[in-house]
This record gives sequence, structure tokens and C-alpha cells, in this order.
Amino acid sequence: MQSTDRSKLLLECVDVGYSVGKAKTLLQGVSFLVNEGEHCAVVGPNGAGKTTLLNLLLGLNELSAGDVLYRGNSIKGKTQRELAKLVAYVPQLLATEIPYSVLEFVAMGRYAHGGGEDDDAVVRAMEMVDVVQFKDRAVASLSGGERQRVCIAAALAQEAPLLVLDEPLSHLDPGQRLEIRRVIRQLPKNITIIAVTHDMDWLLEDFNRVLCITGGALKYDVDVEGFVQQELAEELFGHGLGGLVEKRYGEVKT
Ligand SMILES: Nc1ncnc2c1ncn2[C@@H]1O[C@H](COP(=O)(O)OP(=O)(O)OP(=O)(O)O)[C@@H](O)[C@H]1O
Repeated sequence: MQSTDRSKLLLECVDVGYSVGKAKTLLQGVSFLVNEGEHCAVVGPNGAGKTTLLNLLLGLNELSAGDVLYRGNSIKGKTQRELAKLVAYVPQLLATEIPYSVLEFVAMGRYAHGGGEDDDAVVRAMEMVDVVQFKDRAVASLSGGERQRVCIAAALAQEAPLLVLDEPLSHLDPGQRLEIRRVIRQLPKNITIIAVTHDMDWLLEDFNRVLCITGGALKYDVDVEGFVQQELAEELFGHGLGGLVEKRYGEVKT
């Protein structure tokens, strides 16, 4: 496990496991620590257990083993409202059927705080990702990238210290991917980010830490330099980083 400064410790995953029924174990023995302000990429092959891990961090699934602690407090027994103050979620892409305006949707992020559309935090969140100009538009009328910014705004309105994102770039065109990357990069430095991604360019550019999941276990917990030097992309996906490393570092690391 990567060493962590305990005074800044936000999240502890302690021997976390998740099983379905008696026979099927989707995740087991996952332990790691995350400091406030870290940007952690969760990577691994399809079906490795990445989304399962995020669901446990969000309290959406009940732990079968181990514990998840935020600032030293277990999530066990916490209500959804209590959890929403600790961790916010950004999905792959918001469905177009959402029947709300942007303002109404972002205001839902204040549910845990009992706030609404006139809450200052709603305006602040919309300003952070530059969606104020869309506030009266129907979410359904927005482009994919715009909808993703609205989703991030709703998550920011929760004012949770941890933002969890599940492949937030995967349905976007290259231009909108870069735009969402810019938005996430410019978020306040104290917001901790854990994002599942298959985008190695984004990983190299904007994350400091990589959690590698394979076969329902945390196989490597490394900084980005370690991910590159140990050629873990090659090991995980059978496909190296190629020219991305040169682009990131200006030279190939050996
Ligand atoms: N409720 C469930 N019942 C049975 N199996 C499940 C359930 N949920 C997930 N799985 C299985 O658990 C494994 C891990 O799923 P998970 O969605 O966490 O993978 P992932 O790493 O996020 O994959 P991907 O990169 O394809 O999104 C998969 O084989 C999936 O089919």
C-alpha cells in the first residue's frame, strides 16, 4: 500500500470485499488509503471490478467484508443523506430523458443539505463548471459534454470532499473529452478525485496515483511514474502506452 500522510487522510479502504450470493466474489481484500486532494485513477480490464469498488465507496452496495472509512468514520449504518455529504458521483453520461432544467438538476445535489435552487452552493457549483448560461435549459437539450458538465455541477453542489467518477469521458467526442478534462483539472485543489478510466492520455496528464484492479483484487497501487516505469498498461491490457509517454514526459522513460 502507498504511504500516506495520516493527517490528510480522507478515505481508508480496509480489506474490502463484495460477493453476490454465496458463490460469486466480485471483489476481495482491497486495501488502500487516499489523502485529501489526491487524484486517483482506477484502471483494469473490463469486468475487473472497478465499478463494483466505486459502488462500495458510494455506499450503494453493502460491504461483504472489510470497511470503508471517511475521515476515520465507517460508512456502515450511514444514511444516503449522510453519505451524500461525504462522496458525490458522476456517471458515464446522463440519460437524455432527464425531465428537468439544468438549475433543477444541479439543485438536487443539495438534497443532503436540505437546500434548493436558491442555495449559494448551487450557483457556485454551476460557476465552477461554467453552466450558468444553461440554467433554464432542459438537460435533455444539451450536448453530451454540456450534460457531463451539468452532472459535475450537481456533484459539486453536494460539497462532498470526494468526487467519484465512472468513465466520465467515455461517450464524448475528442473535443468534449478535452473540455471535461479541463473542467476537472480546474476544480478546487482540496477536492479528492477517484475516477475509473480507460483513457491513458488522461491518466498520464491529470492523475497522481493509479489503482490497478484485476480479477476483483487491487494488484498495484502506484504513482503515475511507477505505472509508466513498470509498464503496467502493457501488463493489464496487453497494450503499452506507446507515444503517450513521450507526449507526457518529453522522453521515453526507461
Ligand atoms: N449483481 C451482479 N451479479 C453478478 N455479477 C455481477 C454483478 N454486478 C457485477 N457483476 C460482475 O462482476 C464483474 C465486475 O463488474 P464491474 O462492473 O465491477 O467491472 P468493471 O471493472 O467496472 O468493468 P468495465 O470496465 O467493463 O466497466 C463482472 O464480471 C460483472 O459481470
